[in-house]
Amino acid sequence: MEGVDYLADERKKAEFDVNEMKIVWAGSRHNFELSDRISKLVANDPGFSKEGRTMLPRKELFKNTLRKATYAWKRIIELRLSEEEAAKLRHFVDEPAFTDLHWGMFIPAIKGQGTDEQQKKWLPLAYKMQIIGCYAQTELGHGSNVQGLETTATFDPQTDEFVIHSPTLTSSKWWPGGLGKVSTHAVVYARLITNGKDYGINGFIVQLRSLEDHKPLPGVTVGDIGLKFGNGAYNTMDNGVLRFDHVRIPRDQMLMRVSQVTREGKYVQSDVPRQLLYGTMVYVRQTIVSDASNALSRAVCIATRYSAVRRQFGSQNGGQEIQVIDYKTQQNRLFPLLASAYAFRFVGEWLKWLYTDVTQRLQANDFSTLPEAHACTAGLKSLTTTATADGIEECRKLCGGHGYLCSSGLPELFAVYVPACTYEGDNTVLLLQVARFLMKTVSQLGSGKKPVGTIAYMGRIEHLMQCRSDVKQAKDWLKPSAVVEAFEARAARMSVACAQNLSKFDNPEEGFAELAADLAEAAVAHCQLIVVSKFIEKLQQDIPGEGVKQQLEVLCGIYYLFLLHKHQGDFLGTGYITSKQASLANDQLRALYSQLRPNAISLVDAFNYTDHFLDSILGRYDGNVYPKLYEAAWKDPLNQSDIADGFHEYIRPLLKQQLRTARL
Ligand SMILES: CCCCCCCC/C=C\CCCCCCCC(=O)SCCNC(=O)CCNC(=O)[C@H](O)C(C)(C)COP(=O)(O)OP(=O)(O)OC[C@H]1O[C@@H](n2cnc3c(N)ncnc32)[C@H](O)[C@@H]1OP(=O)(O)O
Ligand SMILES: Cc1cc2nc3c(=O)[nH]c(=O)nc-3n(C[C@H](O)[C@H](O)[C@H](O)COP(=O)(O)OP(=O)(O)OC[C@H]3O[C@@H](n4cnc5c(N)ncnc54)[C@H](O)[C@@H]3O)c2cc1C
Repeated sequence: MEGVDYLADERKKAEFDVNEMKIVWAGSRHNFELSDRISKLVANDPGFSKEGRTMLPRKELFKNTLRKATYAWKRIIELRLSEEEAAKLRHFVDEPAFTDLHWGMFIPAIKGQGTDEQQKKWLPLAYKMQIIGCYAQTELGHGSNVQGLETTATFDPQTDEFVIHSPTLTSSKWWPGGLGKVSTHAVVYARLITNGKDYGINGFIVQLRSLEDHKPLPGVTVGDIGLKFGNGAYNTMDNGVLRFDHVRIPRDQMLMRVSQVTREGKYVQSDVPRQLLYGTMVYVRQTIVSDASNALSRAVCIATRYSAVRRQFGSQNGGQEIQVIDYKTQQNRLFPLLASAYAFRFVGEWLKWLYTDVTQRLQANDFSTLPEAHACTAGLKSLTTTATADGIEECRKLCGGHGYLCSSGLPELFAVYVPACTYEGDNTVLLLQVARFLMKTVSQLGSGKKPVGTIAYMGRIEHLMQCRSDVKQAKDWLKPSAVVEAFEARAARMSVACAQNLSKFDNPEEGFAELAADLAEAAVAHCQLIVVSKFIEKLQQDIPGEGVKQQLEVLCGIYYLFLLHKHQGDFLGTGYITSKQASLANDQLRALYSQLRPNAISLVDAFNYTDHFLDSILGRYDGNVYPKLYEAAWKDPLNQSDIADGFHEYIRPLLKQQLRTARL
């Protein structure tokens, strides 16, 4: 029945003010109003319909994405949307497209690595989309190892130009989004060679296609790299391959904020650190962390609503069966994911602050916090995307068989999301960057250099190496100080153990390679500490709304106690807790699940997702799942006729043959 809210009883159980929680989730009233307005605008516009997109063949799918992206741009202009509103609109259109890379990487690369003059020349063109750009770094042979890239940019002093060239097959650019079929320009990362010397990787703005007829320019070979994982999913994006055959560009198209080449061909290094060349990656990693909570909350919203609708077993005297959300096993799989969505939301907010802070400092030539910003963005990108990708898959399983249907929205969400574990830095490679930072911090502990920021706890290393948990009963695990110390002691001890093992090697690089798996685990422990601490810090703020803070406290408890339970081996092995204390933590965790249960539906309502954005029959706001699943099945092209295409060629002869054999 239309108009009936099958989840109304669940909604009545809420012990907090959902509207206030919506604001906490959005980050501010302004953000809430913005998201609410733009998501509804997109949902109510048939131009952004998602109907049937997983059924489209690649060429049609891609053309449909071009149509949507262009239509989105038209609406942005017509409605005179601000940059912030336009970004929200693209987000709610919810389809990966070349515009992500244009706005998300091409423009930030020019902003971060271009001189004022270069920005003045290129940004207005890019802002009006008179040129479309992408970020061409990764090659067929190298992605993680940026210093191993092979494309060359050789300065020719005779003509005042760079010659961009792909010397080998493996130097072909491979993966850049938006490159395959759309971009007119790219920021290309290539080895800078002048006066016969190789100065390493630098960024160059290179035009790839004619602005008139879109044909590749002479010397440029460009195309799409082929079908990717999933149906629909990331195949709306034209990830591309690109080769250069001695393509010439003017000298002033080298991005010159970090280093310059003069008219005479002299290489000049600015007094900013070379690592700023990697600045776009730092920026995008930070946005990926913010985005993780969007993807995870979406999957959790679907799985939570469906778990309240779905019933299995336990009916007595013909009564109703049990809602699967009431099974403790279901709660133990689902509620930590709900808690993680909130945890990632808050750590994402904090990381945005950290990124803004480091950007302001860089502008004032203060580079002191750059290593920490790199470690935090790399580590949290790794932690949140791994947990989110795994979490989406878990949500699919939590929905049983129906979760496997595309109409649940979960297969598509997973297929679109899972490359986040690889792009913008493979998650293991990024953890090893955090580990390097940790080992450096530990090695400098005796030097008098005081660790600050997220690593400040290392300053209390003596205490953290010998302290013991004082938890005596389950509810002691609700004390923030007990929890923070547990996570600090575990992270510090794991780092110190790695450092001690490393010191046994004569060659530190050899040691680092040998101990890489332990180092990655120490990095995870450090990153989990950051997420836990930021959640706890958030709760120390004034949070209005009836019951809102209490619910967040429950979620925070579930987040850290679940981690403590999952990584019990670390906490026990480093000797901070006893097995009795571990078991008390688990008791407390179970108690928190019971507290969360009546609020579960309202906690996912607080994400304020439209049914259009969720695009999931199982996650419908009204819980009207079965009739809609039934209806959707009949829309499948296979059901357009009772007799399948191919019946006469394949099934009928088979049946006939069986008849003959039966007669024999
Ligand atoms: C697009 C956004 C849209 C917005 C929408 C929002 C929602 C988002 C959702 C969906 C959009 C997604 C769309 C897809 C986008 C995908 C795009 C791409 O994939 S672009 C390619 C990325 N490629 C990598 O990430 C390579 C990974 N590799 C590296 O970064 C480096 O090679 C690394 C770090 C692994 C090694 O760097 P080394 O070779 O220079 O080696 P070492 O010696 O370790 O580093 C030297 C020093 O530099 C520091 N360092 C390294 N990286 C740094 C950095 N980024 N910043 C600051 N310092 C750094 C290190 O800490 C070290 O410092 P000390 O010398 O120890 O003090
Ligand atoms: C959907 C998608 C979109 C992308 N978009 C872009 C884009 O717009 N622009 C762009 O330039 N690139 C893009 N990329 C490329 C992406 O950034 C790289 O794929 C990524 O950086 C990983 O590099 P790789 O492919 O070389 O992996 P590899 O480094 O080859 O990884 C293979 C395995 O080796 C392991 N490994 C590698 N090095 C080490 C090490 N030092 N220690 C331990 N283990 C190691 C990894 O953990 C992994 O398990 C995109 C990729 C994808 C999937």
